[in-house]
Amino acid sequence: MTNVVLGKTQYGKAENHVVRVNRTTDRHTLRDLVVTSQLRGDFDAVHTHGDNAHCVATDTQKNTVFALAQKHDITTPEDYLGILADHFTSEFDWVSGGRWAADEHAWARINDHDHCFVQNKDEIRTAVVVADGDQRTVISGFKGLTVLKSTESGFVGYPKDQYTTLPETEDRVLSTDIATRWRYNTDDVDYDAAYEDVKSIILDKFTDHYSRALQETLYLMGQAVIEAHPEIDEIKFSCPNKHHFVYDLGFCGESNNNETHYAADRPYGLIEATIRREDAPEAEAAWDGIAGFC
Ligand SMILES: O=c1[nH]c(=O)c2[nH]c(=O)[nH]c2[nH]1
Repeated sequence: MTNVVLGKTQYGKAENHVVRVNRTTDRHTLRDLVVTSQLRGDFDAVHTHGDNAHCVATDTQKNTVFALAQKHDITTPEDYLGILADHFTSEFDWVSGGRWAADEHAWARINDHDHCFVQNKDEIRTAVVVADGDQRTVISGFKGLTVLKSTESGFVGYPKDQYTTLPETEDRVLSTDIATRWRYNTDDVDYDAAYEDVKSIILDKFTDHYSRALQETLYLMGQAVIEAHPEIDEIKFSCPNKHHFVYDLGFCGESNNNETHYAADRPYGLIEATIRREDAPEAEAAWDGIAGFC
Protein backbone atom coordinates (compact mmCIF):
# COMPACT_ATOMS: atom_id res chain seq x y z
CA MET A 1 0.00 0.00 0.00
CA THR A 2 1.28 3.50 -0.78
CA ASN A 3 2.34 5.48 2.28
CA VAL A 4 0.46 8.73 2.85
CA VAL A 5 0.38 11.24 5.66
CA LEU A 6 -2.55 13.20 6.96
CA GLY A 7 -2.23 16.93 6.34
CA LYS A 8 -4.36 19.79 7.67
CA THR A 9 -7.93 19.00 8.66
CA GLN A 10 -10.93 20.86 9.99
CA TYR A 11 -14.54 19.78 10.25
CA GLY A 12 -17.87 20.86 11.63
CA LYS A 13 -21.43 21.82 10.74
CA ALA A 14 -21.88 24.30 7.93
CA GLU A 15 -24.60 26.92 7.50
CA ASN A 16 -26.64 26.62 10.67
CA HIS A 17 -29.35 29.21 10.19
CA VAL A 18 -29.97 30.86 13.57
CA VAL A 19 -32.49 33.64 14.12
CA ARG A 20 -32.23 35.00 17.65
CA VAL A 21 -35.04 37.28 18.77
CA ASN A 22 -34.32 39.42 21.80
CA ARG A 23 -37.63 39.82 23.65
CA THR A 24 -36.24 41.60 26.73
CA THR A 25 -38.64 44.46 26.05
CA ASP A 26 -41.69 44.73 23.79
CA ARG A 27 -39.42 46.38 21.24
CA HIS A 28 -37.85 43.22 19.87
CA THR A 29 -34.53 43.06 18.07
CA LEU A 30 -33.28 40.20 15.99
CA ARG A 31 -30.10 38.82 14.50
CA ASP A 32 -30.27 36.41 11.60
CA LEU A 33 -27.05 34.45 11.05
CA VAL A 34 -25.94 31.52 8.96
CA VAL A 35 -23.16 30.02 11.06
CA THR A 36 -20.43 27.53 10.22
CA SER A 37 -18.44 25.86 13.01
CA GLN A 38 -15.23 23.99 12.24
CA LEU A 39 -12.86 22.43 14.74
CA ARG A 40 -9.11 21.98 14.47
CA GLY A 41 -6.89 19.96 16.78
CA ASP A 42 -5.96 16.35 17.43
CA PHE A 43 -8.30 14.52 15.13
CA ASP A 44 -5.71 12.24 13.55
CA ALA A 45 -7.10 8.98 14.89
CA VAL A 46 -10.54 9.75 13.51
CA HIS A 47 -9.06 9.86 10.05
CA THR A 48 -6.36 7.22 10.26
CA HIS A 49 -7.95 4.61 12.57
CA GLY A 50 -11.68 5.29 12.53
CA ASP A 51 -11.40 6.09 16.24
CA ASN A 52 -14.09 8.65 17.04
CA ALA A 53 -13.11 9.22 20.68
CA HIS A 54 -12.14 12.83 19.86
CA CYS A 55 -14.73 13.40 17.18
CA VAL A 56 -17.10 16.01 18.59
CA ALA A 57 -20.05 15.26 16.33
CA THR A 58 -21.03 17.86 13.80
CA ASP A 59 -24.54 17.37 15.19
CA THR A 60 -23.25 18.42 18.63
CA GLN A 61 -21.60 21.46 17.05
CA LYS A 62 -24.95 22.37 15.48
CA ASN A 63 -26.75 22.06 18.81
CA THR A 64 -24.07 24.17 20.50
CA VAL A 65 -24.51 26.94 17.93
CA PHE A 66 -28.20 27.20 18.90
CA ALA A 67 -27.69 26.65 22.63
CA LEU A 68 -25.09 29.42 22.98
CA ALA A 69 -27.23 31.81 20.91
CA GLN A 70 -30.01 31.23 23.43
CA LYS A 71 -27.76 31.38 26.49
CA HIS A 72 -25.72 34.49 25.62
CA ASP A 73 -27.91 36.17 22.99
CA ILE A 74 -26.21 37.37 19.80
CA THR A 75 -25.00 40.87 20.53
CA THR A 76 -22.77 41.03 17.46
CA PRO A 77 -21.76 38.25 15.05
CA GLU A 78 -18.12 38.64 16.07
CA ASP A 79 -18.77 38.46 19.83
CA TYR A 80 -21.03 35.44 19.36
CA LEU A 81 -18.45 33.59 17.23
CA GLY A 82 -15.88 34.37 19.91
CA ILE A 83 -18.16 32.70 22.49
CA LEU A 84 -18.33 29.60 20.27
CA ALA A 85 -14.53 29.60 19.88
CA ASP A 86 -14.02 29.88 23.65
CA HIS A 87 -16.56 27.15 24.32
CA PHE A 88 -15.11 24.52 22.00
CA THR A 89 -11.47 25.21 22.85
CA SER A 90 -12.12 25.06 26.60
CA GLU A 91 -14.60 22.15 26.63
CA PHE A 92 -12.41 19.67 24.74
CA ASP A 93 -8.67 19.40 25.54
CA TRP A 94 -7.79 18.23 22.06
CA VAL A 95 -9.55 21.10 20.28
CA SER A 96 -6.67 23.52 19.81
CA GLY A 97 -8.52 25.94 17.60
CA GLY A 98 -10.98 26.28 14.80
CA ARG A 99 -12.83 28.58 12.56
CA TRP A 100 -16.26 30.05 13.19
CA ALA A 101 -17.89 32.03 10.42
CA ALA A 102 -21.21 33.77 9.92
CA ASP A 103 -23.13 35.49 7.17
CA GLU A 104 -25.64 37.93 8.62
CA HIS A 105 -28.83 39.05 6.92
CA ALA A 106 -30.01 42.39 8.27
CA TRP A 107 -33.62 43.21 9.04
CA ALA A 108 -35.00 46.75 9.30
CA ARG A 109 -38.10 47.79 11.16
CA ILE A 110 -41.27 48.29 9.10
CA ASN A 111 -42.46 51.84 9.93
CA ASP A 112 -40.47 51.72 13.16
CA HIS A 113 -42.67 48.83 14.32
CA ASP A 114 -41.70 47.03 17.54
CA HIS A 115 -41.77 43.50 16.13
CA CYS A 116 -42.32 43.63 12.36
CA PHE A 117 -39.31 43.69 10.08
CA VAL A 118 -38.41 43.77 6.41
CA GLN A 119 -35.24 42.10 5.22
CA ASN A 120 -32.62 44.52 4.04
CA LYS A 121 -31.25 43.14 0.77
CA ASP A 122 -28.43 45.69 0.52
CA GLU A 123 -25.52 43.55 1.61
CA ILE A 124 -24.65 40.47 3.64
CA ARG A 125 -22.43 41.07 6.63
CA THR A 126 -19.70 38.51 7.19
CA ALA A 127 -17.64 37.60 10.24
CA VAL A 128 -14.96 35.03 10.96
CA VAL A 129 -13.21 34.18 14.21
CA VAL A 130 -10.13 32.01 13.91
CA ALA A 131 -8.77 30.46 17.09
CA ASP A 132 -5.28 29.02 17.36
CA GLY A 133 -4.51 28.15 20.96
CA ASP A 134 -5.18 31.31 22.95
CA GLN A 135 -4.88 33.52 19.91
CA ARG A 136 -8.04 34.91 18.32
CA THR A 137 -8.21 36.68 14.98
CA VAL A 138 -11.39 38.49 14.01
CA ILE A 139 -12.13 39.25 10.38
CA SER A 140 -15.28 41.21 9.55
CA GLY A 141 -16.70 42.21 6.22
CA PHE A 142 -19.63 42.34 3.84
CA LYS A 143 -20.50 41.14 0.36
CA GLY A 144 -23.03 42.04 -2.30
CA LEU A 145 -23.11 45.81 -1.81
CA THR A 146 -23.81 46.97 -5.37
CA VAL A 147 -22.72 50.48 -6.30
CA LEU A 148 -22.57 52.45 -9.53
CA LYS A 149 -21.27 55.82 -10.62
CA SER A 150 -22.59 57.14 -13.92
CA THR A 151 -19.57 59.36 -14.61
CA GLU A 152 -16.24 60.35 -12.99
CA SER A 153 -14.63 57.09 -14.09
CA GLY A 154 -12.39 56.24 -17.03
CA PHE A 155 -9.81 53.74 -18.22
CA VAL A 156 -6.90 54.87 -20.40
CA GLY A 157 -3.18 54.32 -20.76
CA TYR A 158 -3.21 50.53 -20.71
CA PRO A 159 -0.94 48.51 -23.00
CA LYS A 160 -2.20 47.84 -26.52
CA ASP A 161 -1.20 44.70 -28.38
CA GLN A 162 -2.57 42.72 -31.30
CA TYR A 163 -5.44 41.45 -29.11
CA THR A 164 -6.53 44.81 -27.72
CA THR A 165 -9.82 46.16 -29.01
CA LEU A 166 -11.02 48.09 -25.93
CA PRO A 167 -11.32 51.80 -26.72
CA GLU A 168 -9.95 54.23 -24.15
CA THR A 169 -12.57 56.25 -22.34
CA GLU A 170 -12.47 59.12 -19.88
CA ASP A 171 -16.15 58.89 -19.10
CA ARG A 172 -17.78 55.57 -18.34
CA VAL A 173 -20.12 53.87 -15.94
CA LEU A 174 -18.31 52.12 -13.07
CA SER A 175 -20.25 49.52 -11.15
CA THR A 176 -19.36 46.71 -8.80
CA ASP A 177 -20.67 44.42 -6.07
CA ILE A 178 -18.37 45.20 -3.18
CA ALA A 179 -17.08 42.21 -1.23
CA THR A 180 -14.60 43.14 1.47
CA ARG A 181 -13.11 41.66 4.62
CA TRP A 182 -11.00 43.44 7.20
CA ARG A 183 -8.81 42.07 9.98
CA TYR A 184 -8.73 43.58 13.44
CA ASN A 185 -5.54 43.72 15.50
CA THR A 186 -7.47 43.56 18.80
CA ASP A 187 -10.69 42.04 20.10
CA ASP A 188 -11.53 45.17 22.07
CA VAL A 189 -13.90 46.46 19.41
CA ASP A 190 -17.48 47.71 19.21
CA TYR A 191 -18.10 45.53 16.17
CA ASP A 192 -21.46 46.98 15.14
CA ALA A 193 -20.20 50.56 15.28
CA ALA A 194 -16.99 49.69 13.44
CA TYR A 195 -18.98 47.88 10.78
CA GLU A 196 -21.24 50.85 10.09
CA ASP A 197 -18.30 53.23 9.98
CA VAL A 198 -16.19 51.08 7.63
CA LYS A 199 -19.15 50.68 5.29
CA SER A 200 -19.78 54.41 5.26
CA ILE A 201 -16.08 55.20 4.62
CA ILE A 202 -16.08 52.77 1.69
CA LEU A 203 -19.24 54.29 0.22
CA ASP A 204 -17.98 57.86 0.71
CA LYS A 205 -14.68 57.03 -0.93
CA PHE A 206 -16.45 55.49 -3.92
CA THR A 207 -18.07 58.87 -4.56
CA ASP A 208 -15.24 61.29 -3.86
CA HIS A 209 -12.74 60.89 -6.70
CA TYR A 210 -12.34 60.42 -10.43
CA SER A 211 -11.59 56.70 -10.76
CA ARG A 212 -8.80 55.87 -13.22
CA ALA A 213 -9.34 52.14 -12.63
CA LEU A 214 -11.36 50.03 -10.23
CA GLN A 215 -7.96 48.99 -8.84
CA GLU A 216 -7.25 52.59 -7.81
CA THR A 217 -10.67 52.95 -6.23
CA LEU A 218 -10.21 49.79 -4.14
CA TYR A 219 -6.81 51.01 -2.96
CA LEU A 220 -8.22 54.39 -1.96
CA MET A 221 -11.09 52.74 -0.10
CA GLY A 222 -8.71 50.46 1.78
CA GLN A 223 -6.34 53.30 2.62
CA ALA A 224 -9.23 55.40 3.99
CA VAL A 225 -10.45 52.55 6.20
CA ILE A 226 -7.00 51.84 7.64
CA GLU A 227 -6.34 55.54 8.19
CA ALA A 228 -9.58 55.99 10.17
CA HIS A 229 -9.43 52.72 12.12
CA PRO A 230 -6.27 52.02 14.11
CA GLU A 231 -7.82 48.72 15.23
CA ILE A 232 -7.82 47.45 11.62
CA ASP A 233 -4.50 46.25 10.14
CA GLU A 234 -5.61 44.83 6.83
CA ILE A 235 -8.49 44.95 4.38
CA LYS A 236 -9.16 42.91 1.27
CA PHE A 237 -11.51 43.49 -1.62
CA SER A 238 -12.87 41.22 -4.33
CA CYS A 239 -14.92 43.21 -6.78
CA PRO A 240 -16.33 42.44 -10.21
CA ASN A 241 -16.08 45.18 -12.77
CA LYS A 242 -19.70 45.10 -13.94
CA HIS A 243 -19.20 46.32 -17.47
CA HIS A 244 -21.73 48.76 -18.89
CA PHE A 245 -21.18 49.06 -22.64
CA VAL A 246 -22.50 52.14 -24.41
CA TYR A 247 -24.95 50.69 -26.93
CA ASP A 248 -24.14 51.61 -30.51
CA LEU A 249 -27.45 52.90 -31.85
CA GLY A 250 -25.99 53.97 -35.19
CA PHE A 251 -28.18 51.33 -36.86
CA CYS A 252 -31.28 53.44 -36.15
CA GLY A 253 -29.68 56.88 -36.34
CA GLU A 254 -29.97 57.61 -32.58
CA SER A 255 -27.01 59.32 -30.91
CA ASN A 256 -25.94 57.90 -27.54
CA ASN A 257 -23.89 60.14 -25.29
CA ASN A 258 -23.12 57.56 -22.57
CA GLU A 259 -26.83 57.29 -21.90
CA THR A 260 -28.07 53.87 -22.96
CA HIS A 261 -25.93 50.92 -21.90
CA TYR A 262 -25.86 47.20 -22.31
CA ALA A 263 -25.15 45.86 -18.82
CA ALA A 264 -23.22 42.66 -19.49
CA ASP A 265 -23.48 40.07 -16.73
CA ARG A 266 -20.50 38.03 -17.97
CA PRO A 267 -17.66 37.88 -18.46
CA TYR A 268 -16.69 40.48 -15.91
CA GLY A 269 -13.38 41.90 -14.78
CA LEU A 270 -12.49 40.57 -11.33
CA ILE A 271 -10.34 42.95 -9.32
CA GLU A 272 -8.89 41.85 -5.99
CA ALA A 273 -6.56 43.70 -3.67
CA THR A 274 -5.15 43.59 -0.16
CA ILE A 275 -4.26 46.82 1.62
CA ARG A 276 -2.27 46.45 4.83
CA ARG A 277 -1.00 48.91 7.41
CA GLU A 278 2.71 49.40 6.85
CA ASP A 279 4.72 47.40 9.40
CA ALA A 280 1.68 45.44 10.59
CA PRO A 281 2.43 41.74 10.82
CA GLU A 282 1.03 39.58 8.07
CA ALA A 283 -1.51 37.03 9.25
CA GLU A 284 -1.89 34.75 6.26
CA ALA A 285 -3.05 31.76 8.33
CA ALA A 286 -6.08 33.69 9.54
CA TRP A 287 -7.25 34.06 5.94
CA ASP A 288 -7.04 30.30 5.21
CA GLY A 289 -10.39 29.01 4.05
CA ILE A 290 -11.84 32.44 3.28
CA ALA A 291 -12.61 31.85 -0.37
CA GLY A 292 -12.58 34.43 -3.09
CA PHE A 293 -9.99 36.90 -1.85
CA CYS A 294 -6.35 37.10 -2.86
O1 LIG B 1 -11.00 49.59 -13.99
C1 LIG B 1 -10.63 48.76 -14.85
N1 LIG B 1 -9.55 47.98 -14.59
C2 LIG B 1 -9.09 47.06 -15.49
O2 LIG B 1 -8.09 46.32 -15.21
C3 LIG B 1 -9.78 46.94 -16.71
N2 LIG B 1 -9.61 46.14 -17.80
C4 LIG B 1 -10.59 46.45 -18.68
O3 LIG B 1 -10.79 45.86 -19.78
N3 LIG B 1 -11.37 47.45 -18.18
C5 LIG B 1 -10.88 47.77 -16.96
N4 LIG B 1 -11.29 48.66 -16.02
